[in-house]
Amino acid sequence: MSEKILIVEDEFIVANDLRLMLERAGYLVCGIANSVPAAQALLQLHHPRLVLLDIYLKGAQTGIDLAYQLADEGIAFVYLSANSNQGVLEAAKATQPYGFLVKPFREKDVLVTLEIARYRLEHSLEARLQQEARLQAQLLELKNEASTWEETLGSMARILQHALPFDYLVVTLDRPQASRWSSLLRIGFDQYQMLDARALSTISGRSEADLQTLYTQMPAEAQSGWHNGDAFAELRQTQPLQQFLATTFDVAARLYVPLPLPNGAFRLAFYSRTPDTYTASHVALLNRLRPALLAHVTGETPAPAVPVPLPRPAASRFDGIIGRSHRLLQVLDQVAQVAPFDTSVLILGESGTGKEKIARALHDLSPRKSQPLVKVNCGALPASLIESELFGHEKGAFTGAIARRVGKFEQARGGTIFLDEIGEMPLDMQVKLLRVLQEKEIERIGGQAPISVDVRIVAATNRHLEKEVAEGRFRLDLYYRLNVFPVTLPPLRERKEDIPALAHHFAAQVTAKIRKPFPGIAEPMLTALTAYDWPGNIRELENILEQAVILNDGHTPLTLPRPLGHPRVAPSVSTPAALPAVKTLDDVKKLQDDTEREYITSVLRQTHGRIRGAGGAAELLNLKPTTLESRMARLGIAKHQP
Ligand SMILES: Nc1ncnc2c1ncn2[C@@H]1O[C@H](COP(=O)(O)OP(=O)(O)OP(=O)(O)O)[C@@H](O)[C@H]1O
Repeated sequence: MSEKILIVEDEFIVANDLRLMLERAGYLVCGIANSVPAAQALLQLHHPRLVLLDIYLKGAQTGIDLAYQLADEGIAFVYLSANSNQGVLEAAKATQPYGFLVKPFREKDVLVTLEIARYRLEHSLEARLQQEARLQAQLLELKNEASTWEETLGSMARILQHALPFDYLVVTLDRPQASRWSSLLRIGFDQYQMLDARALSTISGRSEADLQTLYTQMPAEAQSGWHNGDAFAELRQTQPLQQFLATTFDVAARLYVPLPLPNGAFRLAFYSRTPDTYTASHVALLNRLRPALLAHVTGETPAPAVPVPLPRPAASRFDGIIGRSHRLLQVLDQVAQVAPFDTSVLILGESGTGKEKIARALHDLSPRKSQPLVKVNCGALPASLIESELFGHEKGAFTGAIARRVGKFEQARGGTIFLDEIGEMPLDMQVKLLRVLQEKEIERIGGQAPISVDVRIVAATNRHLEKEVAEGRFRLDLYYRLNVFPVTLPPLRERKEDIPALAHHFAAQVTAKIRKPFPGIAEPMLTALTAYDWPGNIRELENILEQAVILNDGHTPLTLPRPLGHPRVAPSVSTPAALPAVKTLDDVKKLQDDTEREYITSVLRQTHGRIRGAGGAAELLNLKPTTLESRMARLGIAKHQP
C-alpha cells in the first residue's frame, strides 16, 4: 500500500501509538507534527495524500485552520478529537473532513476510517479531473461556434456555473484602445439575463451614466482573490460598485480573477448570494482553465446596442423541477456536477422536499439514463423481507421461497438504485449493503456464488444521519461510504420565492388531470401560501392545491380550502397518483363530487354541524355560508347531520 500519511497531533503518546498502528497496516508515516507551522513544513517536504489531524495543537492555530489549506490542496484529512463541544464540531464539520475519529480510538476504527477516506479521495479526485477535462473541452468548443459576444459569454457562464457557482458575473475585457464590460444575472437553471448599463438603470433607478462610471472606474486589481461574508461586507465600505451590487442583487461574496492577455486583460468577477461560497480552489480552477477561457476572447464580435435575453437551451435539463430560487439552483448545480459519474450520492432533506424527484433527475442526467432506476423504500419493508427484496433468493432458500426471485440490485443492473429512507435500514442489513458497496457483488439468499452488479447508489433520508451514527443506529463506515457526495434539499420555508410557481404548477397539473378549467389563484391565497411555513414542504403544498382545485367551481380563482396549518380534517384526499382510473367525464364528475362530499362532511363533523360564525364550517372551508349551503344541497348533505 505505502500510502504516505502525516500525523498532526500534539500528544506524543497518542501520536506514537498511531504511528505504530499505521505502520503495522502498511502506511508510510512521513512525520509527526505538533503544531500548524510544523505540519506545513512537513506537507511541503513530503506531499502526503492523507493527514490525521488533531483539533487542538501547540500554538495559536488549530487543526481547523490547517484543514482549509488541506482542502484547497486536495489532501484528505481525518480529524482526531476528544469529545469536543458542539460549536467546535460544527466548525470542524464545515471544513468537510473525510472522517472523524473520537479518542480513545480502536485500531479497527482508525483503519476503516482511513480506508474510507482514501476511497473518497480517489473518487473525488477522479471526479474532479474528469470534470475539469470536460470543462476544458466545452470551453474550447465555444471558439468554433460562430456566435455573438453575448452568446459566447452566456455559454461560458453555463459551462462554468456547475464548477464555480455564481448569481451574477461581471466580465471586463481591457484592451489598449478601450475597455468594455458585460454582466450576466442568473435567472434560472441554465438561464441568464445580459445586463448592460441601460438594463441596470431600469432595475436600480440609477442613471446610465452613473452606472457606466461605476463599472468602468473600478481600479483594476492585479491579484486574484475572494471576499466571503464579512470580508465582502468590508469591501462594500470602500468600493461603491460592490455596495451597488450588494444592494441591487443581494450578493454576499465575490471572487475576482484577472487573466492577462498579450495586450490587455480579461477579468472575471463572480458574485454569490451565499456568503461562504468561494475558496482558493476556485481561483486555482480558473487559472487552470485559463487557456480555454481565453481561446474565444480574440474571436469576439461587436455587442449589439440593445441588451438581449440569452437564448434558452432547447430543453431544460431539469424539466418538471419547478423553482428558480438561489437555494434550489445550488442543488441543481450539484446534481449536474455529479450526475455523469458513478459516485454514490446521499440526498438529505426534510420529508416532502423533493428528494425522490432529485434522485430521478440525477439518474436521467447520467449515462445510465436508458437503464433502469429502481426505487426501494427501506422504511416500508419489514426487516425479515428486506434482504430478499434487495438481493433476491433462490427457490427453496427458505420456507415460502417457491420460486427464484431477482432482487432490486439485480433489477437495477447497469442503472441506479434509489434507497429511500436509508436511515431506517436495520443494522444487519447495513453490513450487507456496505459489502455490496465495497465488493460490487451481491449474494442471493440461498445462492451458491456472488453475482457482480454494476449499480450506482443514490440514497436519501430525512433523518439526521450523524445523530443516528452517534446513537449507534447507523454504521459509521456505511455513512462515510454513502456520504461521498451529499446533496441537501432546503425546506420550502427557506425558498419561499418558489411558492407561487409551484402553486401554479400543481394547480395546472390537477386541473389538467381531472379536466377542469383553471381560473388562476386568488391573490389572498397566494399571499397566505407565501406566508406559511410548510412543515410538510412541497408535498403539503401539492395537497392544498389539489384540494383547492377539487373544491373550486371552475370559474372563480382558487381560494384556500382550509386555513393553513389547520390539521387535515378530511380522510386523506387521494394524491393524483392514487386517483382511481378516470375514463369518462361522468367519472370525473363523480370523483369530484365524492371527494367534495367526503371533505365537507368531515369538516362539518369537526364543527358539530355548525356552518356559520367563527370556527364554523364555512370559515374553515373559506366559503360564504350561503355557497356552502347550496353545495351541501347539491351533494345531498343534510344540514343537521353529518
Ligand atoms: N421542485 C419541484 N417541482 C415540482 N414538484 C416537486 C418539486 N419538488 C418536489 N415536488 C413534488 O413534491 C412531492 C414530494 O416530493 P418527493 O416525493 O420527491 O419528496 P421527498 O423529499 O422524497 O419526500 P419523503 O421524504 O417524504 O419521501 C412529489 O409529488 C414531487 O413530485
